[in-house]
Amino acid sequence: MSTPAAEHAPDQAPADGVAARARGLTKAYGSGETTVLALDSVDVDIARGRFTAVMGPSGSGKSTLMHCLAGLDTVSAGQVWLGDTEITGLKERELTRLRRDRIGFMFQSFNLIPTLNAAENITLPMDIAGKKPDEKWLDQVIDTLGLRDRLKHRPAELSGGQQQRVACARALVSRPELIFADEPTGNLDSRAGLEVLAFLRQAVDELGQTVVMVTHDPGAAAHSDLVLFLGDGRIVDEMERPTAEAVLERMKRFDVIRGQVEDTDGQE
Ligand SMILES: Nc1ncnc2c1ncn2[C@@H]1O[C@H](COP(=O)(O)OP(=O)(O)OP(=O)(O)O)[C@@H](O)[C@H]1O
Repeated sequence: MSTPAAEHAPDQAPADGVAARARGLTKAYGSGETTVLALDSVDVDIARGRFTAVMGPSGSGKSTLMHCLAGLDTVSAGQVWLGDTEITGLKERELTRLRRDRIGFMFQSFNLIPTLNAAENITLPMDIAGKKPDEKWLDQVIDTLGLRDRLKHRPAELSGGQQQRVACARALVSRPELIFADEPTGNLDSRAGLEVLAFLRQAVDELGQTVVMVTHDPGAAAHSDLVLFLGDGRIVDEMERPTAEAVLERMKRFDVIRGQVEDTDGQE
């Protein structure tokens, strides 16, 4: 849920129900005349235990928002919190630890290690952190994702959908406060994509996880509880309990605005 930019206060650490918060989040790339304002004073609260989708035209700032919320990118101005930890201002080492311990990631290109089997890929982040996974939770994640009979397979021996399920299990295994999924269905056929979305939905509903997903696909966004629409680096709209049709209609309005701008440009 976004709030008007005018409400900035210097310090607004979030309450319990908020997994991540940004206030006045601004990100500029480049300098001088070539500056691109990728995020323009964004205020956003990501509700805990919910599935939030981020949509918007190409270049509207979706990935930048996700990267800044996840501490993968520095901000130009504003504040970001993960839970009650303000991450803006943390040193790279602290950010690395925070990402490792408190955030799960899923990417379009699964990012699995080809020489490790599914089970090893799932527990890799915890192994690197020198931590033992909670066996009961690990079992639950593996069963929820239907990976029990695939654990000894290497990524090349798995379908795209199965590989993304392994990536999903890897993101879930440490019970992160937040899972960021960047186009998780982008490389999958529609059936495998639907399967992965259903698992993300289950992770929220049955395992109590919090998921933020960037997507271009209105059908994918329809699996979320709330869609945030970005336009030119600002949150311009949001939609609760989205349907694919309603999201598609909303996205078409960006095209109309863009068309009008192009028409005006053409008249000059
Ligand atoms: N490293 C960078 N250097 C310069 N400009 C950048 C960089 N990363 C992003 N941008 C610019 O910032 C703006 C927002 O980019 P971003 O990738 O966040 O958009 P997006 O909505 O995720 O786009 P897409 O849907 O195409 O992935 C764009 O104008 C982009 O060109």
